[in-house]
Amino acid sequence: MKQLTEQLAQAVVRPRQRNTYKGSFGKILIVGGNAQFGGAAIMSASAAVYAGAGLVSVATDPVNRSALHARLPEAMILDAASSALETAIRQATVIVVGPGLGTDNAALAILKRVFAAVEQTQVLIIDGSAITLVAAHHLDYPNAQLIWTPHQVEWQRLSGLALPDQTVTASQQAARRIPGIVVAKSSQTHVFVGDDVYENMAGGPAMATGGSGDTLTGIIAAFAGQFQPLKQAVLAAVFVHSHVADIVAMNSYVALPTMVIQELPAYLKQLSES
Ligand SMILES: NC(=O)C1=CN([C@@H]2O[C@H](COP(=O)(O)OP(=O)(O)OC[C@H]3O[C@@H](n4cnc5c(N)ncnc54)[C@H](O)[C@@H]3O)[C@@H](O)[C@H]2O)[C@@H](O)CC1
Ligand SMILES: Nc1ncnc2c1ncn2[C@@H]1O[C@H](COP(=O)(O)OP(=O)(O)O)[C@@H](O)[C@H]1O
Ligand SMILES: [Mg+2]
Repeated sequence: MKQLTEQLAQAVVRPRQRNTYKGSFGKILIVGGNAQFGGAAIMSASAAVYAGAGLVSVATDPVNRSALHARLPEAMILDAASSALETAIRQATVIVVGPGLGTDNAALAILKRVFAAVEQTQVLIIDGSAITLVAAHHLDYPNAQLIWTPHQVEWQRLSGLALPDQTVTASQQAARRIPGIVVAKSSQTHVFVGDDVYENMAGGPAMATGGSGDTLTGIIAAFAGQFQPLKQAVLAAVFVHSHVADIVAMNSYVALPTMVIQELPAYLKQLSES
């Protein structure tokens, strides 16, 4: 088993080239945020913007429009239930589906449309409600560059492994049956990628607050849009998320997602120049 380290993240997050523009750093689409969980989509989108994504759009329930624009004017918005969803998917390089999506029939319909429209070359991060829906409805895995970000209960639903049975060996075997990269989140997150297992020692209980995982999806999306290869981008994102939370936690009892997001640009600057 390998460890996620700051050196690994340093090798990924490099200074920006001069001859670039917003299209050079990824077009991210976040699909999530129903009427109840709009905050999840806003945190995911905010994390993507603050982690350097070139362009970020959010396909969500229109009830979230004012809140999203007020919190994050950098992001664009569309109605996830409208036909604009397919157009936005076509234009994206990286798609996140699931944060705050919910698990009702409307959410299932949106998820199926995402799975039908996504293309093999695109990166698709499947999180939260989307993982629960895939497991509950036995959906076929879409043909794309997949990244799964289950917490332990979502991993139980997806892998069939009860929490006490989620040993590294058992989870690795289960992850082998699922295409793509599996980020199995917990107080000690493991990333399963091919035959390799990476352990994340960064992070701590200050992160145990709603929205921490939503924030991770945005950082992974931003890194996938900016850095290659995909595997290194995901590993660096997982480390950076937890390490920035550790920095916040030095002076704060809780590492609120919005605090972690706020700290991202300064830490990435430091990382890129070290
Ligand atoms: N502000 C917001 O809008 C937020 C929206 N959220 C969204 O809410 C939806 C449901 O998310 P939930 O995570 O509640 O999922 P679930 O509805 O799958 O709930 C998981 C349940 O398992 C329990 N549990 C036990 N051990 C756990 C562990 N190790 N890790 C996580 N849960 C554990 C939790 O307390 C919870 O009751 C997702 O779409 C998510 O993105 C959450 O991220 C919270 C914040
Ligand atoms: N005690 C802890 N130690 C380290 N990391 C934690 C701890 N509790 C939560 N986390 C991290 O916080 C995130 C929680 O994700 P998740 O449960 O999906 O949150 P949400 O859905 O509310 O956004 C994961 O990245 C997890 O590793
Ligand atoms: Mg979550």
